[in-house]
Amino acid sequence: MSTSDAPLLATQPGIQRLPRPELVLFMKRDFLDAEACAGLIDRIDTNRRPSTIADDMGYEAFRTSETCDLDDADPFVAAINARLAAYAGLDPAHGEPLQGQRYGVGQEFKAHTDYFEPSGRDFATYCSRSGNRTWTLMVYLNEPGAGGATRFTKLGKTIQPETGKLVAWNNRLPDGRPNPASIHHGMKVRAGTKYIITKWYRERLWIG
Ligand SMILES: O=C(O)CCC(=O)C(=O)O
Ligand SMILES: [Fe+2]
Repeated sequence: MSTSDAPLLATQPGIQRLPRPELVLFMKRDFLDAEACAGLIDRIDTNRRPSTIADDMGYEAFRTSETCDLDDADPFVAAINARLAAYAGLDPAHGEPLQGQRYGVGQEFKAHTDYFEPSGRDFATYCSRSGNRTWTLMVYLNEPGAGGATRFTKLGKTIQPETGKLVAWNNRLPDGRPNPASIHHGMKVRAGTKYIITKWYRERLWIG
């Protein structure tokens, strides 16, 4: 199996592909049911801490949400991880730990790419063992009162949070280089709270 492909996504019933040649991106409504979303929200609320970002983006307001690693020793979390990998046809052994994010009013994650810049100063630190990020699988766990959409700024495409909706995209070009068209912005929450989970896959086995 090619480690950079997610060969099953295009075959899943009801999945939608963004009709754009620049980026391979799929969306699936109701990927997780309300009960699974609520269970994840509980765990995020229990374990959250202020987010950090890998590359130094130069200012603190870049990612103002709160993060938590969701522990795969928790059978509930392990089952979500297994579902994500099986649905996409990705090797679960290439996955980073599942992450949860919580954004309160005014919080956001400014425009960024999920891959690490090969020219960035942190590239060796974050990519020497497991390689760069390949696919991102993200699920909205709720609907904030206002704001909190995900905007692919180069494509001019905005995706609205909907409880249980999966968004999955390939951060790489067909030749394996990073795809700059994958840049996206987790926009400011204007009312309520936004919860998501994010699963990133690597080129090689995840060994931390
Ligand atoms: O919150 C969002 O809509 C985007 C989150 C994101 O880009 C990430 O966690 O890498
Ligand atoms: Fe991202």
